[in-house]
Order: sequence, then C-alpha cells, then structure tokens
Amino acid sequence: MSRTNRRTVVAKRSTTTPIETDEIRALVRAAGDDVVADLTQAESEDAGTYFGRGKVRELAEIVATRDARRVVVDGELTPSQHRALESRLPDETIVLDRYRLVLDIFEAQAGTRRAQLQVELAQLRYDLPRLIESADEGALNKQTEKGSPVYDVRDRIDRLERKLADLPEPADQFRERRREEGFDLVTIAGYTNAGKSTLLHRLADELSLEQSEAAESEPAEGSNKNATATVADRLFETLETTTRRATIDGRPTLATDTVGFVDDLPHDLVESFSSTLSEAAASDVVVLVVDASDPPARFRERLETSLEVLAAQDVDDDRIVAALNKVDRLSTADRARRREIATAELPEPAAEPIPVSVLEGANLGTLRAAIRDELPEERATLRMPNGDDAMAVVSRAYDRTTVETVEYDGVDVVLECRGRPSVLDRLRARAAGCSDP
Ligand SMILES: Nc1nc2c(ncn2[C@@H]2O[C@H](COP(=O)(O)OP(=O)(O)OP(=O)(O)O)[C@@H](O)[C@H]2O)c(=O)[nH]1
Ligand SMILES: [Mg+2]
Repeated sequence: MSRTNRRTVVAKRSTTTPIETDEIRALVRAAGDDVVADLTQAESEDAGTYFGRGKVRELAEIVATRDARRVVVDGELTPSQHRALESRLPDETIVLDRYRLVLDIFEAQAGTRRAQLQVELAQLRYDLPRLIESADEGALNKQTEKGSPVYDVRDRIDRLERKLADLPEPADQFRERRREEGFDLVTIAGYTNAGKSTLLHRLADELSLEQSEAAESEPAEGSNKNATATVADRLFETLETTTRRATIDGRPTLATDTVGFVDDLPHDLVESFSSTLSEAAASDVVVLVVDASDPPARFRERLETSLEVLAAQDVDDDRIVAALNKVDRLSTADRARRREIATAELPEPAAEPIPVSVLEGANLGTLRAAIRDELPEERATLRMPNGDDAMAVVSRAYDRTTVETVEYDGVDVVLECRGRPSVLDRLRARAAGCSDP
C-alpha cells in the first residue's frame, strides 16, 4: 500500500443519532492516516452496498474532490458489500472497515515476531472470504491448485498457525516461575488510551525485573518498539505486554500492562492477543483503568465494554479494582458524577471505584491500598533460635512479605509478618528447620 497518500474519508452509518465519529477518527489517525472528510448516514443498513446508492454516489464525489485514497467504514462490511463499495468508488480507492483498520494499526505496532505473525494470521483470515468473493468462477475452480491466490492464502494460514504453535511462550514461563516464588500478580486492563501504561510506570519499582529477562519478547527486526510500556496519546500504543516488579504496600507483586480494549475489536484478533488477558483471570487483582475525562455517556459505554471483556475472560468480579483516571481534567462535581456512574455499573463484589490522576500522582496511595486489600493474605508469627539461619529467614521475609515486627529476646527471634499463604507456609518450614547457633 502506498504510504505517500494517506488521505482518508471516514464513513459511518447508524440509526442512533447523533452519529459520533470521534473514535473512528482517532483510530484512523492511529493508523497513520489523515482524515480529510467524514460522511454520516442516519439510516439502516443497505444489504448491497451498506450505504445505499445515493449515499455511495455522494461518497464517491467526496473521495474524488478531496483526493482521498482510502475510505474507512465504521462498521463491519460483508465481503460482497466490500466489493460493491470498492467498485463504485474512484479507481484505486481502498475500502477498509473498522475491523481491517484495527488490523492495520496492530500491524504497524507489532514489535515482536510473535505479534507480527499473529497480525498476519488475522489479516489473512479476514482476507480469505473477500478473496473468494472477488475471484471469478475460473479462479475459484482452481482454488485447490497450487499457485492460485486462494490456495496460497490457505497455505500461508496453515503455515502461520503451525509456526505460532511452535513458538515458545517465555512470558508465561516467566510469570509462572515468579508466581511460584511467591509474587502476587496484578494485571492492568482497560480501554485503549485510558492510561494503563502510565499507571504501570507509576506502580513499578525503579529496578525492572525484566531488564535481566528482557529476552522474553525480543523486538523483531526493523521494529522500533521494545518491551517497555510506552505511553502516548494514541490508540493501541501498547501491543506487547510488559511485566514489572512493583512493591505495593510492602508486598512484592508483578504488574502486567495489557493491550487496550476497543468496541467491536476483531474477535480472533482479541483472542490472539488475549494470552495476556487470559492471565488476568489468573491474577490476584485486575486494575481496570477507565478514562473518567470522557463525557458521561462514553465513560459509561467504555466501562461497560471493559467489564464485558473481563467477564468473557472469567475474571472474578471481586478481583476488580476500578481506577477512574484523568480526574485532573474534571471539576469536583464531575468527579462525583463519574463515581456515581461507576458505582452503578460495577458488579456488586468489585471494590469501590477510585478516582485518580495517574499523571499527577493524585490518590495513588488509595489505589495502592485498594489493590493491597484484594491480595490474598495471612498473618504468621515465627519463632526461631537466634543465629545465621534465623537471619536468613528474616531477610527472606523482608523480601517476600510485609514484616510487621522483629524482636530478639536473647535466645529467640520472633518475627511477625503478613503475606501470601503459600509464601508463609514456606517461611514456616524454614523457621522450623532453623538450628541453634
Ligand atoms: N490528563 C491526564 N492524562 C493522562 C493521565 N494518565 C495518562 N494520561 C495520558 O493519556 C494518554 C494515554 O496514556 P497511556 O498510558 O499510553 O494509555 P494506555 O491505556 O496504555 O493506552 P494503549 O496502550 O493505547 O491502550 C497519554 O497521553 C497519557 O499521558 C492522567 O491522569 N491525566
Ligand atoms: Mg499502553
């Protein structure tokens, strides 16, 4: 595709008015295009051309006069609608629907080999029925022959599936190991551009665990992305997960940033990227970041979308901590309003929503405390004969738990701490094995 002309017309049809084009415009910009015009139609769908004849003629005129190269339809086109639209627009106009646009963005953002293969696979799966739709009968008869376009696409899909299945998933192993070592897992999730990566940076300890484990997601060749969570006012900035060590009220945790949600995200694409999200179900806490500076209706919608995605991933309601972000942009009254909406939308067992400004660091203490409250915890009192063994247990406890008191009474060391039950079990066993000096 030519990168020189990125002039794009946005077209949207809906029976719900007013028809908003903010999000699709932002997606188009995230794909690197300029929106030169938009066209909306408040009518129900036309089975043939999606917009209906008159509107398509109008669209063709706009494309011609604005010298546009691409048309992005904010919806899902069937293969035949796609073909019908393209054939009625000026030559060489490329039509993309929302799904294909999101694939394009993912393609540009995919930084690792795995992500690149996943995107290519999703694109081919999307293209296949369209290719079949546009092939003439002669070509279709040949689709089982080597060298025919349909055969080649199918063949490539097979190969990609096998390649992906063979790729190791070091990130999973990495997290599994950490889990065994007693780290709590915190997943940061939410709509795209809500401020997830910014929050990860705020929560993370100075020293990134992954610096030594960076091999987990080696940047692919030619990619300018690396495994650190980049922050930008752009949709789908983060496509790779990043896990960093974060000490939350003394508790050693691993916090993982995830790919943002968006309405109508291609289903198989979500699946291919959701290995990160399915881990959310295994996390102790999911921090759901919501952009509270959105107008109330959009705020509610995006919160709903996010909750649906989490529910689909089997995340327990009582593990969700909602962070209403960007309140620095809101008046006190508007903050209260967003809080009311969130309280009404959130499932009963979820924690109270917490208004924060991650950027300004406002109310993060409250957020940390809420995360902390959700972590599985027990208290232990360990008594050991004073000596080197006991000191090793104490230092281990400082590493893995919240130490409340350490007392020496001459003969014994008495340690009180709080932490994950599994970690305490191991500490108890070590304490029992301490020998006299
Ligand atoms: N005003 C304001 N802006 C914020 C706040 N937190 C984050 N932002 C901005 O919001 C934009 C998106 O932040 P990111 O952290 O990249 O968002 P994300 O959720 O990781 O986005 P994706 O990776 O694209 O899904 C950036 O421009 C941030 O600077 C906040 O508390 N207040
Ligand atoms: Mg991000």
